[in-house]
Amino acid sequence: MAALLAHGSHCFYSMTEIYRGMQHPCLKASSINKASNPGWRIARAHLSCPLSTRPACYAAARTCTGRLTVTSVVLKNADSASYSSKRIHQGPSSLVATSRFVGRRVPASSRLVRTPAAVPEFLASLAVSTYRDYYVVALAAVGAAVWVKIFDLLAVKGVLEQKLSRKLVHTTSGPLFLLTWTLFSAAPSARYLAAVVPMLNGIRLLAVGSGLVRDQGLVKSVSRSGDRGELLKGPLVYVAALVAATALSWRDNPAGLIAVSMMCGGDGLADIVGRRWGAAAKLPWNNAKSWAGSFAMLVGGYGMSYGLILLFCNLGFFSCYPPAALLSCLGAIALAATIVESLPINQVLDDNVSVPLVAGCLSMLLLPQPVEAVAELAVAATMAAAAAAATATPVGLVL
Ligand SMILES: C/C(=C\COP(=O)(O)O)CCC[C@H](C)CCC[C@H](C)CCCC(C)C
Ligand SMILES: Nc1ccn([C@@H]2O[C@H](COP(=O)(O)OP(=O)(O)O)[C@@H](O)[C@H]2O)c(=O)n1
Repeated sequence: MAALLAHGSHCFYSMTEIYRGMQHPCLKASSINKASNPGWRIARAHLSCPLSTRPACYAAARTCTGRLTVTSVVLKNADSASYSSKRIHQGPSSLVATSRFVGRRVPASSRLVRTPAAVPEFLASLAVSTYRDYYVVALAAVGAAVWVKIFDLLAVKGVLEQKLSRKLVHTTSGPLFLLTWTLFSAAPSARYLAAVVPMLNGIRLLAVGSGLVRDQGLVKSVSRSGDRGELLKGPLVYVAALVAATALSWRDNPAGLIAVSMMCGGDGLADIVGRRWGAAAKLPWNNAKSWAGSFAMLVGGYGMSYGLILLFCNLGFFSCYPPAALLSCLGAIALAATIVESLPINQVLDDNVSVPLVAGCLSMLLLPQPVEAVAELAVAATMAAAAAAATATPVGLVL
């Protein structure tokens, strides 16, 4: 997983997973110098990049160009989960496209600073564990069951009206699931492991909805009328949409984030707001829906999409789009999804299909694929690197 944070005039590019052979191109030549670090291997490294904009930094770090400086390297002791960090203060190192960190042994005198023990170390050991993705699947699956149970209890105890409880499950489960995507590794199989979570929930809905398994709590928290058969309709389609968004889009582009945000933050909020404040002004073309509900759909879907895209691009999963382009494209997508949701077609096509489908397809059409965005950025970074390389002295790092 890579994360790029801009701080002042520098960008700090931090990455994990390099221990798994997923090494960053800048570091792949380096191997820990056995003489000074016997038994240790790289767990993660932090690079400082003096370019002023995040996208240029991102492209520079991805293409190993520009003046990247290694600011710290965390070594993992091969025979234990313990971590120590070794801070390496290099002068600005000029890296041209084909070069890698070459040549400087870490001074034997540099002190291994033991990071504080307890939770951070435990989490860090999970982050580099071979079984990390399986841990995340287990966490999300348990989280889903607990989350639904919480709303069931709130409805049973009368804290929340049953319809509101159900819609809050609808509105929140999807984005919470998307947030678990950030915990998965960069392994190609991660997206398919992530899809197991909604699949498990789909199997649960099928088992309870068909009567194979009895679970009144689930029936009450996700059905409108308490009829278990309802679980085989909207809720089942909802988790199927999550499976599709995970497998087809994942963290490669914002389409999956937008599709789920429109289904959850949009359609979920439309119901909550529309039931509460929509009675006075119904839609001319659909008397079952209201202007208030549709406005909530537009705003809720737009806001959730924008927030998630900002989070994911700042975590480095895909390039951050120019704000003006992102805001205008999102506006068009949210408007289209809102119009589709307002149509009286629910009996023909569940809006847990029509809304994410329209939003996802429009996202793929309107938002330039991140790889194109990176190509533009890489050109900018290479030009910056050419200027930087002219002045920098080749310095490198071998660990
Ligand atoms: C009530 C739901 C859909 C109904 O849609 P509609 O008919 O009103 O249009 C939502 C059903 C949610 C499902 C039972 C649980 C989904 C959990 C999700 C896959 C994972 C969440 C993980 C997170 C950590 C909470
Ligand atoms: N655009 C909308 C959407 C829903 N609503 C309200 O929310 C209720 C449920 O909406 P819906 O039939 O789309 O429910 P789901 O199919 O999303 O569960 C409607 O009967 C309206 O009272 C609204 O007023 N305006």
